[in-house]
Amino acid sequence: MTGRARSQLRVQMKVGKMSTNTAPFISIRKLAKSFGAFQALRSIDLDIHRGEFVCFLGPSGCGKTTLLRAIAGLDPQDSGSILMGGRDVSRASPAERDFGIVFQSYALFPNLTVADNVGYGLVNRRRPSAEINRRVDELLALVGLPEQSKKYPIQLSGGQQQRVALARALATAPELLLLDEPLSALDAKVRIRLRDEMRSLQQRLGVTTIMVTHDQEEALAMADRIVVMSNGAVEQVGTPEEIYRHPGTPFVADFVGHMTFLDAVVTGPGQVRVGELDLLVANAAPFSVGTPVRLAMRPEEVRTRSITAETPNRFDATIGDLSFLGSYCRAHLEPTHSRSTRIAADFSTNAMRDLGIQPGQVRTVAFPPEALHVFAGGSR
Ligand SMILES: Nc1ncnc2c1ncn2[C@@H]1O[C@H](COP(=O)(O)OP(=O)(O)OP(=O)(O)O)[C@@H](O)[C@H]1O
Repeated sequence: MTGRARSQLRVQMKVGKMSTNTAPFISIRKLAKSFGAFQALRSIDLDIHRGEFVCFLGPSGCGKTTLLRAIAGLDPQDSGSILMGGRDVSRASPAERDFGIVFQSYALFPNLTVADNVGYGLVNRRRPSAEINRRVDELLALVGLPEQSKKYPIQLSGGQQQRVALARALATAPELLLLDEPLSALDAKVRIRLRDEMRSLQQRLGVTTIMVTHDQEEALAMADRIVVMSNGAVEQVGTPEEIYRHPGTPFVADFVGHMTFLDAVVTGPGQVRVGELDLLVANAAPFSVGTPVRLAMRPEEVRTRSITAETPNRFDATIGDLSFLGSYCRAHLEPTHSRSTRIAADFSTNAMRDLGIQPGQVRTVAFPPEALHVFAGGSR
């Protein structure tokens, strides 16, 4: 992630606002799918609420697209059920499900004009031509391409083609919008602009949306809720803030954002030891004394300012190598009492300048107890 993107990310991370009190719009239960002997989806349970923007996030091959395609009916599951608007669509064909879809590759009809591409679904539904023309104009204005209706896809940029694909997917006013990596073929700047536009369009229309992405920054910036997947299973479902600040598993902690992991052992209530370092932790409740655990912390949580004799979890560390990453620098700290331990720490450009941070310096740093995550499974 670039420095700029990272700071924007902090501002843009969405806090989910959808009500979970009402019946879910989509209800998935025990969904499983195999390709031969390979199990691509393992008993997926998931509820999606009306108007939500949900991202399926995970590494390549974890089953995101397979789940999306099962929801669309394009590649049905082997077992399990899907309810959509209270209707069991588990065995319904794609045509019997009400969705629009946008793929990674623009998949526009090359021989049709922009207007004809957008109006395609309405022509299929035999809508009157005056209505189609009106709707196409409306949609092209909505996606910011009011002047492009007579062009052919080849005459458009990648970002414009994806806008047309979005307009086409929305033409029949579907209740569900499915987006399969819609931005990943675009260059970085266009991707960021289009993701903001897509998100605000989705909010204006209120259309329930599921987007597949392997880009955590995209998911954090766009989603009301993120479904983190790994190995055909759901690891965690939560708002971007929950996923980032309270990762439920080491996998999520590692996959979303950057984490340093350290082996530790529980030494008391809210207390762990890493090497010779005793640390207070706010969230070690489930673990009894003597349990080996894995301690995780984000680089931006390492404190270097306003450290006093009362500051908990302070220790001296040598600043190891520094990487310049635009608006911040990532350093590797080696605690004086445990030279073999390396802890990533991020310093803003301001902190670098104000504190005069240089490689080789010994500095007092601190870990806020509430910023330390404790997971089962340390190695000692
Ligand atoms: N038609 C198929 N035949 C055989 N294996 C398949 C088929 N489709 C998907 N798979 C396998 O199922 C697994 C999940 O694939 P899927 O496309 O859902 O992953 P993904 O999370 O969307 O990954 P990516 O981000 O790379 O698209 C992969 O290991 C893939 O090789």
